Amino acid sequence: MDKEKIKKAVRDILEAIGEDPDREGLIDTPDRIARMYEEIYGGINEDPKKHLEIFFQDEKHEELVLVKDIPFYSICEHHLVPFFGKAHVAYIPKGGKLTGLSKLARVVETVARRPQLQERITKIVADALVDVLNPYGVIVVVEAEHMCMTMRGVKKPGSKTITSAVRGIFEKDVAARAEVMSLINCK
Ligand SMILES: Nc1nc2c(ncn2[C@@H]2O[C@H](COP(=O)(O)OP(=O)(O)OP(=O)(O)O)[C@@H](O)[C@H]2O)c(=O)[nH]1
Ligand SMILES: [Zn+2]
Repeated sequence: MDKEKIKKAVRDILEAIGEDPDREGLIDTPDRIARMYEEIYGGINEDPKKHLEIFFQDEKHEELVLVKDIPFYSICEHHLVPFFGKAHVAYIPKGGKLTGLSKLARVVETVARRPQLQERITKIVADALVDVLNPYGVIVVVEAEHMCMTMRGVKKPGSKTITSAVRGIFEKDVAARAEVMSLINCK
């Protein structure tokens, strides 16, 4: 990441909105933002699939695995303000291709740390699991609140957007899909 370019751009924006970038409270802001961007945009050149390469082939578990309530923070690509919420990732492993539970959360994190659309996060996470683990099925559900809909624009605080991506057997097996959805919804 080009930190010097970010610092200059932030300084330019502060000036453009009529602020004094040299006043005490703002003098270090360009540098702070450059460091923050390395963190919150750290997923831009990362392949989320890399997290899934660790399998536990010995376990012959071919039943549902669901990690739910994975918190995430992302940045809306239209307004560059945060949207955040929870992701739920479920899959049915095939041929013993189990991945570490934390790796599912790592996939979500990598994909979220980019200027994003909620739909795209949902799709990329689901497709990463399909590509690497080749499971019987995958369901990814993402629920989020978008600051661009709460602090500005239409101003609807509390509204939630829910997106889902369904792959493999869950596409046809309505009962299996409903079971996962009810597990996601049970508190
Ligand atoms: N589909 C989708 N839309 C999003 C997401 N994040 C933000 N948006 C929407 O992107 C749209 C951008 O619309 P524009 O009309 O170009 O921008 P705008 O004039 O700021 O729109 P308003 O937010 O309605 O004031 C808005 O409707 C946002 O709510 C997302 O993750 N997925
Ligand atoms: Zn937005």
